[in-house]
Amino acid sequence: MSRRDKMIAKIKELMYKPEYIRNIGICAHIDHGKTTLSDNLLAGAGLISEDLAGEALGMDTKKDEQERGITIDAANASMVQEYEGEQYLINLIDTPGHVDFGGDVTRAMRAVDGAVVVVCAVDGVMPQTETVLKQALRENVKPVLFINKVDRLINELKLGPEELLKQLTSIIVEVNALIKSLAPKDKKNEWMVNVEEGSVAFGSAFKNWAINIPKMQETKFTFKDIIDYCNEGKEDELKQLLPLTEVLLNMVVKHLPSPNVAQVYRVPKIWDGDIESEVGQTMIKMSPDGPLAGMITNVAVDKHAGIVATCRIYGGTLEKSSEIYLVGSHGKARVQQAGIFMGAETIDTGKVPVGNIAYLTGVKGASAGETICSADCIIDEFEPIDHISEPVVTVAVEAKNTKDLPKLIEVLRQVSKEDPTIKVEINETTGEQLISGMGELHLEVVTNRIINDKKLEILVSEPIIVYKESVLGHSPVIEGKSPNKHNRFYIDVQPLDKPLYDALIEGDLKEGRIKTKETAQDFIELGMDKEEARRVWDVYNRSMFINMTRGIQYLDEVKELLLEGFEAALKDGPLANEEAVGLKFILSDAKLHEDAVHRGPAQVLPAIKKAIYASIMSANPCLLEPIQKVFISAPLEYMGNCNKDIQNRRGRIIGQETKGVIAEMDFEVPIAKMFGFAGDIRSATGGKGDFSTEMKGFETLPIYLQDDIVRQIRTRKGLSPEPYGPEHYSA
Ligand SMILES: Nc1nc2c(ncn2[C@@H]2O[C@H](COP(=O)(O)OP(=O)(O)OP(=O)(O)O)[C@@H](O)[C@H]2O)c(=O)[nH]1
Repeated sequence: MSRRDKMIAKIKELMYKPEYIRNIGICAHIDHGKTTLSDNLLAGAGLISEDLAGEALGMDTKKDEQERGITIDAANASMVQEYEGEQYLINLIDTPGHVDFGGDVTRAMRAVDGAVVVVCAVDGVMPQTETVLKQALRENVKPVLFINKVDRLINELKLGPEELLKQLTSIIVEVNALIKSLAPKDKKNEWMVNVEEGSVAFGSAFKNWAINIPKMQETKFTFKDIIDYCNEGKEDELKQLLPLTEVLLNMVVKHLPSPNVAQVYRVPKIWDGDIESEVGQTMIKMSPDGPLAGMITNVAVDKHAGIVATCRIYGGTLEKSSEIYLVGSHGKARVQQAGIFMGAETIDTGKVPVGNIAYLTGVKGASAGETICSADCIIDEFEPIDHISEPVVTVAVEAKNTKDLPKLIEVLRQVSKEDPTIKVEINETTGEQLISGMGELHLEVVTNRIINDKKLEILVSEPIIVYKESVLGHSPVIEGKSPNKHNRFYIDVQPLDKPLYDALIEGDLKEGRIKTKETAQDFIELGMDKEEARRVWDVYNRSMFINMTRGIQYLDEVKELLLEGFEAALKDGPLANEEAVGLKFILSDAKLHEDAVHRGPAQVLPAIKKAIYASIMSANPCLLEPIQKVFISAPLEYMGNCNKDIQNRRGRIIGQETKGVIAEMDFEVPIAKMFGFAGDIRSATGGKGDFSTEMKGFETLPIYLQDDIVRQIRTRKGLSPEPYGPEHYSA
């Protein structure tokens, strides 16, 4: 039996022993070395040749990933590791670090129980380090820390033992400060990383060595010895003495939870169903014989196998040829293959029990975020996966040959399934297909893949910024009349209170129609008036619909219609047909026709929509634009050039710090002004500057620009150039 076959046999055995399983994600800021680390772990496990690790990029399986040298999709692999005489199954996911692909990280975190957070020893904690930690901790995923590129501190920066220790300690302190502020309340202390206990390792993924305190105790190696080995040109020996795979995976096995431990606190957080039910108990007790409960966290399309879904099995067993039910889309499908991932390959094991990360094929309707269960035992859905960022840039695409239009529609449907952070819409007026994504690079990758992988010739427009609509003031009470004039709704609007708005952005408050009274308490804790808090009917697009009427006959019967109308109105605001956000609507009175026939959808929907539009237009409507945080690090003499470039982009200076001869600068810049930034900053710093970006959120567009931008958007969308005033909607 080859080493690989033996490993597959072992994996099949360990799959059934949850205490010997670890599901982990590797995540970091871009370029800090996740993929090099994952590749070396794969090589250590015999999954790719050791010579190719770091070059072959076994986890970066797509051609564009290898060409660009960055990870775009999350990739998976299962491997076996021995720790203290026992063998363990490690299911690993490598995730992208670039801000544009944050959606993959969030989804990967739903599949795992632990995360190896990789931080570059030279750069330290960077913006995406904070974002990925936030994504992990929000999903109740426990972190350990690997400080990578320590070889550079020794070989390039020539640090001695004391300075080395100082630099490493400052990174650990910063990471722990983040864990303390972001971890779930009951885990804050337990989850901070600890050098003494060995939940922090240091090393070089590139040179294939790593060390932590347990390894120091075992080998009697010190940082001084490591520095000496590097200085004496014996770095290659370090990988024999301090093998990266062993140190890293031992840390994972010892400090990250097995699924049977993690599911006890993760399932109640990510699943809304009744924990005491049969399904709930199957998940908590990790029973492979109970009802199937799984969540699809990623979907890819393979030329031969069709849709290949990644699925975390939370209960029961996924079986080949079985019929499963897709809870969100209400579809049924027959599983063709069920097995595990091994980098670029999949191994069909026929069955995958609870606690593992599986792949499955044959599920045509699968999309990331979908709950799956057995067709004869339907379960409650898992919580939707919240994405921290949201689309900020759009491109219009059209098929080069009009005969390809049906194919384009099909391909776009597939693309949005593979990547739920992509939004695909059709502009009803112009017939254009619009793809919105997290940034220019994200859309470039998506459209290139349509051309190269899906073999479809398309024309792609210049990127268009996504704006949002909101209000600055408080409208008077507006009357919305139904077409038959027998139904009238009286509402007003004002900006939603900031603490509530922020909590919705952070995902601390969930959106949706309010079903239980308990939610009111969360609103009250954020400063909302008690009476209003108890009367919230719906939270949608970071806006609230509050019913403050009393004793209106038939109101409950039209409630669903009112909320449908409210949500539809916010999808396309009255100013520029962009989404409306951050609004608080109060319904203060209503008059309804006593006969149900006269208060149906055709009457109620237009009445509420008109009232919403008129109220927005009378409350000083405004546009919000997406803002990016930009961090530039460059030699001091280029600081002036950088500031000038940023100011030309309507940017703001947030902070500047000098570290030796290097200036570290923080800015905030509208995304509308970021096009071409990479090239410009390269020339502004003589090629010596580095930069990274992070999404800040949406902020009010300067008022002097608003009329022009509104006109531009409306004209592009085929609407009249000027928006209608409130009187237009009260006719
Ligand atoms: N000197 C040194 N270079 C390293 C080390 N680890 C990674 N690198 C280099 O750093 C660069 C980025 O490494 P990757 O592994 O692609 O980084 P990543 O975090 O996966 O990047 P994305 O996938 O694009 O987010 C590559 O040029 C690596 O060769 C290390 O330990 N030491």
